[in-house]
Amino acid sequence: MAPPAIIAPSILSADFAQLGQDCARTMEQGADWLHVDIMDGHFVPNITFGAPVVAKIRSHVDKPTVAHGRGTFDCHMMIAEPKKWVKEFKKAGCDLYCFHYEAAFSTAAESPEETSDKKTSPKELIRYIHDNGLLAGIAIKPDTSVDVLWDILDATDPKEKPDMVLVMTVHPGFGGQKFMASELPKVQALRAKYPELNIEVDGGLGPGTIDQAADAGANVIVAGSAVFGAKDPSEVISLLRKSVDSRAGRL
Ligand SMILES: O=C(CO)[C@@H](O)[C@H](O)COP(=O)(O)O
Ligand SMILES: [Fe+2]
Repeated sequence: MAPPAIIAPSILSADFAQLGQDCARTMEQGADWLHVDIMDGHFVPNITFGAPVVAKIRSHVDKPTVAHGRGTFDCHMMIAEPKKWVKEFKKAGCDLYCFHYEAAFSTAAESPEETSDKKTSPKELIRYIHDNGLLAGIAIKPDTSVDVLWDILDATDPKEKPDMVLVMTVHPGFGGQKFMASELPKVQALRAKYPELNIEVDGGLGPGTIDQAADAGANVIVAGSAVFGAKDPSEVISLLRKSVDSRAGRL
């Protein structure tokens, strides 16, 4: 059976002038995780915020007591040099560090102050994230084939295996975009091969699109504008959860 639904509102749609309060409120409204979009203006054409802001909002939301538990900070790293920022985000209170496959062959430098001629690789990066006490996620953009993931998911060393795969259902960079159903065959292929894997979908998810994503086998649901823009966010969170859990035979 697929793992249970995890609803992760994207705080990109929160009010940045009162981020702490908005994050605490969305947790009270029934969210499981917080999806924290980090954009650097290089990997994507937009900039959000960095580790100091994550550290501030962490103080408004209880740390999870178990891996993947309530309050997990799911940091979606839309950045060009993911290895450089692992330690900073761990210190800030990130729990799950989800980097993009497309950025995973960048520098092996381990801090923003360091430079290195060496390159890293997705498996090395996953090992490094685990060694730093974080869960590791790997994300793919719409233009990236799901086939790049098989070798990584079949890693023989558990330290090199990701804890979650994120299939983007919009081109990363902005909230409020139209859901791309064309990405769902990737989710189907992943679910068919890995019944227990946490498969996250991100972009354009809401009451009108959740059933398609749930049918395909996604269980970690990111929703920004659909939750933060709703009259009744609790109702939307519970609708998203029911759609996933009923398809997985949990209801
Ligand atoms: O990573 C991203 C965008 O790049 C997302 O997390 C969006 O922020 C989701 O927003 P909605 O499409 O749900 O409004
Ligand atoms: Fe995201």
